[in-house]
Amino acid sequence: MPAFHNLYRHGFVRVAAFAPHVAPGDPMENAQRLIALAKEADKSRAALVLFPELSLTGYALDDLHHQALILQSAEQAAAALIEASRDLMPVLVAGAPVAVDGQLYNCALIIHRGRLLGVVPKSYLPNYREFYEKRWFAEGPSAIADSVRYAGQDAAFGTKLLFAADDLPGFSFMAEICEDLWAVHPPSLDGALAGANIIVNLSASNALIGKAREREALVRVQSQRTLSAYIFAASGSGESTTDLTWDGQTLACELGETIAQGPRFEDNAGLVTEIDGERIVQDRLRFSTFRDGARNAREHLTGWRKVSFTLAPPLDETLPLERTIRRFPFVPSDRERLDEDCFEAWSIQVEALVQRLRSSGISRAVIGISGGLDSTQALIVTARAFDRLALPRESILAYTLPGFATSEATRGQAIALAGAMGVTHREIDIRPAAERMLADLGHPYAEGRAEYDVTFENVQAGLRTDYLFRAANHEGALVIGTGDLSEAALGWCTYGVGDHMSHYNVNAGLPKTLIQHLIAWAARTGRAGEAAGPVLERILATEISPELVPAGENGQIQSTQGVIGPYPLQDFTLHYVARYGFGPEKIAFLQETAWGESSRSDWPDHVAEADRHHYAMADILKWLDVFHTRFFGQSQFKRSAVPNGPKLTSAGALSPRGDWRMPSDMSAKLWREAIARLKDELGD
Ligand SMILES: Nc1ncnc2c1ncn2[C@@H]1O[C@H](COP(=O)(O)OP(=O)(O)OC[C@H]2O[C@@H]([n+]3cccc(C(=O)O)c3)[C@H](O)[C@@H]2O)[C@@H](O)[C@H]1O
Ligand SMILES: Nc1ncnc2c1ncn2[C@@H]1O[C@H](COP(=O)(O)OP(=O)(O)OP(=O)(O)O)[C@@H](O)[C@H]1O
Ligand SMILES: NC(=O)CC[C@H](N)C(=O)O
Repeated sequence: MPAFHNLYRHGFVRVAAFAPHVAPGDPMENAQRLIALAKEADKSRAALVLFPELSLTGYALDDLHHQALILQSAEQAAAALIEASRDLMPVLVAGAPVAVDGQLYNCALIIHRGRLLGVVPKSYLPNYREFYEKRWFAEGPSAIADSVRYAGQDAAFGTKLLFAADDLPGFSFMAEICEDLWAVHPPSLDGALAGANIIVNLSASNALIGKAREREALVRVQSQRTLSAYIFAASGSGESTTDLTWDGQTLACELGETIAQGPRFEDNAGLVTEIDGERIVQDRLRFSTFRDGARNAREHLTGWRKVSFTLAPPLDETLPLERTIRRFPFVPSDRERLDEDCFEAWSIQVEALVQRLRSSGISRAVIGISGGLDSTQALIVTARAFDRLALPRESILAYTLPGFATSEATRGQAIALAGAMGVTHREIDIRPAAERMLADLGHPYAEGRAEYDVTFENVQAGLRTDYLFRAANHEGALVIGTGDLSEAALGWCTYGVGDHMSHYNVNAGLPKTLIQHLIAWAARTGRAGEAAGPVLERILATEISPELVPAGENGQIQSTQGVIGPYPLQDFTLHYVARYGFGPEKIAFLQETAWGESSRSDWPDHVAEADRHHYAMADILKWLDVFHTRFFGQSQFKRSAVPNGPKLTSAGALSPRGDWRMPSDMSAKLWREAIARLKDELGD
């Protein structure tokens, strides 16, 4: 069995990209420099090492590309590189000029364990402004030959070559060369459709003001468009500065996100990171127009050939990820991005409710406010929607509905909030009705026994909902829902006659880990009105609790996260289950990387010191089990009957009409067994 803490077991592929210091016109010397870097990458157990365009000769040689001695020496240097690769694990991708049938091509050499797997010529030769490549090279697609003898080996030759490891699913790649990416129809568009999950680009892109940004934009967008990982390495120091300069930019982007960048303007700089091959495979499964793309590009996709190789990664070694896995997939670490996301989320929620109020012709709203996070956010959104429609805020009827465990603190917060926001506050004590219902049911509580079971809880949640709906009838109003995405995932709500139901749920798509930031943002930016600031601060500082059960003798209140798990972990799991379909084993590995005891100490500054927790594997597995049991085995019947509400994040809204369809009578057996096996394996 491969080691659990080994990235290759979990669908990752470690890749390296370097910009070696170039010796122009000295291929043998360059080969030695490439070999030294390849050995470094081998030590870090990389599966792929990328070098820049014409990295064996140097790019800026001008007419010297046609000098016989340079071409011969390049071939000898390639042979030396191939020989050196015998003892190395990674596939090496280096650039060299290769003559085929009397034409010279600007090529990528794909080398693995002493074999030249293939030679890929550049398709698009820049011949404008500072570039003169057509003076020396022929265009790849014009070649007739489909194989080449080079550096003492017979190898596949052509622009339509796909390289795939036969022992590592997800590790398949194709190569394109610098300008190919700038072309209107880059070869990687077809390469991705033909099956390449990773695209490598050998580049010699000269440095100009703004060029690094331009390259990053191209690489990032191409990784998004092709649903792939895109690795880029541009020539760096040592290249001739006769008229141009070289910065050695290295980049790795995956599905539209930059995951690593090497330093620029340094000798032999580069990057080492990991590509999540499984995430790419999963995203392509879901994105049906990716398949349609293959249909429509049929004529471009004929003639692609697959070259297989065996990587044999060291599965028994401990190989943790170098790549950063975000602790909060729904919450950007960067403050500016977080503010942007808060603005987006809030605007979407407001827009959604405005449309519903407009279309229904209803101009009053009813909302139960507990002084907790969810109902606060829903009230802020409702108030803004009313402002937009020029409806008076007094038409929002905010009810406090104290029950058996409602604390004076949260009730006070709710009342203060209603006052600060200028909405109408009303209160109905639900206890007499709840006592009556419990007595009618013959519940032990009615006889004075402290039995706080689910009936005791749901009687209160149900009566609140009953009152809110009847108030809505009575007042001609719409009941605003408050339940969030994380609660829907876990089934943490009272079904039907309970907080599960409303006329329109503005929070349906909102993960719990984002809500506190939204409220803080609203307070900071005055979105909730100046007067609301202090009470919002108090609400943010209150522990999350449904307050359905009275405090114990020790004064301890019912803690939501003590029952269903810490929301940061459960939101993390939700993101990877709903968006990418990952199994518990992969999620446990990711979670340990992000949240484990030995995980990195860098925290986004928006996470308070007191909230900077680490979790041991035993806790991770415990809460994974709770999540999977509830998500797959218990709560879909609740999700399959949720009210309307807007989708907010790409992980979905879990609405059965939208992003999440599954049977309501499923068993969580498969997932729980996988978690049990992990517990055995990891010694818990
Ligand atoms: N697959 C299925 N299809 C159809 N019905 C199914 C079902 N599985 C169970 N059921 C039925 O559903 C009922 C159980 O569901 P339900 O009545 O909802 O009750 P249940 O899920 O057992 O309890 C609600 C939980 O949510 C918590 N809660 C409630 C309210 C607010 C908050 C909060 O913090 O926001 C938390 C509360 O503390 C409690 O633990 C049972 O009567 C069962 O027979
Ligand atoms: N005391 C209360 N008064 C009025 N409404 C309440 C009260 N308690 C609960 N509710 C309503 O029921 C919903 C679910 O409440 P609960 O407090 O159980 O959990 P929650 O999901 O954490 O919500 P919140 O963060 O708003 O408290 C609340 O959002 C609110 O609309
Ligand atoms: N070597 C190349 O193909 C360079 C062209 C590329 N468009 C650049 O601007 O850098």
